[in-house]
Amino acid sequence: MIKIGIVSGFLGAGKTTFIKKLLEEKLSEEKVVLIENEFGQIGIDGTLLKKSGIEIKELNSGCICCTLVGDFEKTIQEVIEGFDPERIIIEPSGVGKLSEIIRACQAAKQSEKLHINMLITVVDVLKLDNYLTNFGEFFENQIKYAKTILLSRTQKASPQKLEQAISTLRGLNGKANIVTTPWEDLSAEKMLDIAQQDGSESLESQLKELLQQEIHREEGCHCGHNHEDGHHHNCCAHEHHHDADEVFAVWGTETPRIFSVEELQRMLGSLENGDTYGVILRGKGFLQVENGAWIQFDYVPGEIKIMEASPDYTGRICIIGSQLNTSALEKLFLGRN
Ligand SMILES: Nc1nc2c(ncn2[C@@H]2O[C@H](COP(=O)(O)OP(=O)(O)OP(=O)(O)O)[C@@H](O)[C@H]2O)c(=O)[nH]1
Repeated sequence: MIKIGIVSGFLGAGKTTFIKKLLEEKLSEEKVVLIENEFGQIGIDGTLLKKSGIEIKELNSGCICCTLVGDFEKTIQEVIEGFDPERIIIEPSGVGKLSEIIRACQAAKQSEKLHINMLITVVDVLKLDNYLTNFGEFFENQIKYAKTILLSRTQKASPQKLEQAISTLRGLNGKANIVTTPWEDLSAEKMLDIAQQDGSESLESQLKELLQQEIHREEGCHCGHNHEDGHHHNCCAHEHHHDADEVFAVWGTETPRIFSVEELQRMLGSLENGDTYGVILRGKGFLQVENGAWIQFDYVPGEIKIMEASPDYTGRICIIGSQLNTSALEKLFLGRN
């Protein structure tokens, strides 16, 4: 059996950071393949994780739970046939629905060789309420289907905020382990111990348990179908619900432009201005700065990180949000109208 670990979580929650920790501290001894799915067309996370030396399959420019579902199933099959790994780790895009990804794993050929032994959702404790209110359709699904909820940014949260978040999460998922300890205090081994489930169950029976029980609790399901065949969501989710690309958009560019770090700070700082740019949820990229140096940047609302990086083939920027004003973004970063 090949172990499957799905690490989901909303945009910028900390999925890549967590996977890096697992790969660096613990999984380097195993034969692991990572399937990376980014909503943006410019893959950034793959570049960050390539340094770990493991096999990475990138699926970009869409979501493996909706637009790229066929590609995803094919990739799983190729990975099984081509690499015969001990473990596959899947990082869905931040706007993927966890239930749909589980379903797609089952739909892959040779799925009888797979068992999902980790269903993790990384939740940014500071943005939980905001994202549930504004993007609940995607985010709730990730929380409900998780077996382990890994809180990020707990260092920055007050005890009250943390307690409030746990009670909100418990309301949505009564069973999952909720990990509240800051990650730097936990070894990857410990985190795996917490997250890994017994592998004796087949994927099919795992799915039955997960999907069947939850299905009719989800509001808005009036399809009247018998869901015992495990094919509930394809009939209902797309009837009443949205695909990610109906709600979220990406603006991305490749650019040789040389930025100054101060200028970039100012540009990223201005992304909070929703009236001008739309609701910006995530920004990332690699850019050349003065003196031949390169930086990598990470933007999540309220947090800008600019770090030194190694030179790349060209500069890349990726911005994800809702109701994006792409011409304003182009003007901001490239000085064009
Ligand atoms: N302070 C703090 N920062 C964190 C934590 N987790 C993640 N970050 C930062 O949040 C930013 C986004 O982290 P990623 O790991 O790239 O998030 P992701 O979930 O992979 O994001 P997407 O690629 O948008 O899906 C990075 O700058 C991280 O350093 C945390 O627990 N504490």
